[in-house]
Amino acid sequence: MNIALIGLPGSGKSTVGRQLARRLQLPFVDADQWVERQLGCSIREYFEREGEVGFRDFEQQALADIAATGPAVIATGGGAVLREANRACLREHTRVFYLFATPEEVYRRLRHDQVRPLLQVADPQTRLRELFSQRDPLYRETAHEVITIGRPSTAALVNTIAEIVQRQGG
Ligand SMILES: Nc1ncnc2c1ncn2[C@@H]1O[C@H](COP(=O)(O)OP(=O)(O)O)[C@@H](O)[C@H]1O
Ligand SMILES: O=C(O)C1=C[C@@H](OP(=O)(O)O)[C@@H](O)[C@H](O)C1
Ligand SMILES: [Mg+2]
Repeated sequence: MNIALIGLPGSGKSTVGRQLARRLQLPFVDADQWVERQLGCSIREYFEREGEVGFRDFEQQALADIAATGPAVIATGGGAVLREANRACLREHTRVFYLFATPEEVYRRLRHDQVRPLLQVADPQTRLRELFSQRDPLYRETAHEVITIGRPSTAALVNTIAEIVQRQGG
């Protein structure tokens, strides 16, 4: 079974995904790393040179390719739900977990971030609030399960998700 994690930047998709894969003894695939291998440079550099639309095309192809090669635990990029094609692909080919975090929670983690192109602005907290308003409905529409992160450790989140997967026969 493919398992995909979706949610805001900083919600822990990459961190929780890696440990969840270990726990479930599945390969771990980070869609952003997959895209960076295709691009031959960092996502931030690519955004600066070519803009967001080009990145989204690579991301869409990557998600289709990754979903077709599972089973795996897949950490998506925070904007993966923006395209209808990606939402359909994720829902059809993966069990989707939304790591629900508020913009305030992720801002605490990402306030010094220099990697994520969308957060390299004067006021990243406002940017995160905007991303949340636009995307929370899309995350909910795409998810099979919503996991409210609150303050639990990565290990506690891994336990919660692994129990749901195992209960559902994964
Ligand atoms: N459960 C957690 N508790 C505390 N910090 C976390 C947790 N999960 C992730 N982090 C931290 O938050 C930051 C963003 O995590 P990351 O996994 O890169 O998020 P995403 O892939 O969703 O953007 C990292 O510095 C990571 O160490
Ligand atoms: O929110 C977004 O649109 C993006 C989030 C990033 O992934 P994380 O959610 O892992 O930070 C990465 O895909 C890219 O910078 C765009
Ligand atoms: Mg990530």
